Amino acid sequence: MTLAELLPSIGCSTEPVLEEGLWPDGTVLSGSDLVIGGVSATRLAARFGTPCQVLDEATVRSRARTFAATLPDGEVVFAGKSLPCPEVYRWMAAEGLSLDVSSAGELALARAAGVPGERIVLHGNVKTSEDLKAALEHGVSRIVVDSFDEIAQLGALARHGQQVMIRVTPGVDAVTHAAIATGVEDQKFGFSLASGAALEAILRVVEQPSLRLVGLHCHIGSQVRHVASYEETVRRMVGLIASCGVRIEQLDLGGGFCAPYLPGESSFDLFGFAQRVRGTLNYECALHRVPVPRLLIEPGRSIVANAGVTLYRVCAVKRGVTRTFVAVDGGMSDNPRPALYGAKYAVRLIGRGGALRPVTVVGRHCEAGDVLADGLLPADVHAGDLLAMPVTGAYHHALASNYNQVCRPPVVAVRDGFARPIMRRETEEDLLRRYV
Ligand SMILES: Cc1ncc(COP(=O)(O)O)c(C=O)c1O
Ligand SMILES: N[C@@H](CCCC[NH3+])C(=O)O
Repeated sequence: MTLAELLPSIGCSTEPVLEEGLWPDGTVLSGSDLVIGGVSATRLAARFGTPCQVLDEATVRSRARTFAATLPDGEVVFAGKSLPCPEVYRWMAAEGLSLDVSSAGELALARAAGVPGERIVLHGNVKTSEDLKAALEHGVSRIVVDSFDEIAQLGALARHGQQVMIRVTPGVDAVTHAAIATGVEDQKFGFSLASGAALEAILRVVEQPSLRLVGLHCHIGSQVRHVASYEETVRRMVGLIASCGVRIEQLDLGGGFCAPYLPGESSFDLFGFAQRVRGTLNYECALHRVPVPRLLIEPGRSIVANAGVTLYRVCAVKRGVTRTFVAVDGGMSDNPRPALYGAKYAVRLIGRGGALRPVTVVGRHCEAGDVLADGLLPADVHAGDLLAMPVTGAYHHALASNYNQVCRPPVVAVRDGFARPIMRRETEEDLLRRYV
């Protein structure tokens, strides 16, 4: 039996079927073309070139709305780092979400988008004096302090009453990649709960006349699958609230809600999160006899990841000893996630069906580790073919680089059959502008 004959029996149909849950809402196959937001992927590639990061506006907005509706008495803060783009920030604001930024640069995008300071939260384990000054100047409503040095510096810079939250490291292992597990002890983020540093930070902020402590913040990591990790976090954070003896009005649980990247992976159980975390919060607060704080969450990936699709053009096909390499016109400069976190992606060829064969999709960069995905493509895949890779809306544009002086792709928003760039393609002029 050949591999092609075996594929259907291991769940890899040769029929053109769209993998469930990975693609933007409403994405359909039209013959062998893919239609995203009512726009043909073949036409998008012809009009905007490749690589091209396509973003479905309706999916982004609908996920933002779902978060807001699931936490009606809380505050949903979009993690701006996951897709830094003024137009996306405008969509979020229009859907009633606040915004978190982690540098003066992200704040500049927020200002360009017209997001008012009272809807912005500033993060970062390092905030330079420029970051802090920009935040104070724009009236950023909450600054999440992350070190004793920063408390002193902000205390000296701030005018009376600057609202502050304290980032706490709760000691919760969120069971994710080590590079994005930020709730565990002995790392650069936050004040450790177990060591007593978090309690000390609360007292230091309270001592600063120019600062007003409004909340505690934590963020246990990214691509977190289990609601139980958040429940455990709530238990620990309420324990801290009870022991500090200071009124805490807001409890920010950060983001981290997972997105499915491969067929068969499930989405985060947002409804279960809302029920169970709210229940745990109420229970723990009653147990410790403290007022229930307002809940904040900061989703990034779970709102934008599945709204994004990257289109690549095949430039070469090469048979290795054990693998077939399909080399495309992008790579780790538009998607370093496989190299950074061993992230896995699905891939599909647009424009043709046929019996599928395992291939390794690689990029154009000078590293053997520049691998985008292991997937299944028609056996006759060749130069000139168009590929689509789903789940590229979060931390792709954000992490893109100019490695090998490759120009970064555009972000093209699609909606109701129309397409428009919300971030244009980088040009060689852009590249040359900074050299002296
Ligand atoms: C403080 C903070 N909040 C929110 C997020 C958003 O995380 P995610 O995109 O996984 O939802 C991050 C990134 O991990 C973060 O560092
Ligand atoms: N950059 C990471 C997520 C980091 C989250 C930010 N704290 C990723 O692509 O998965």
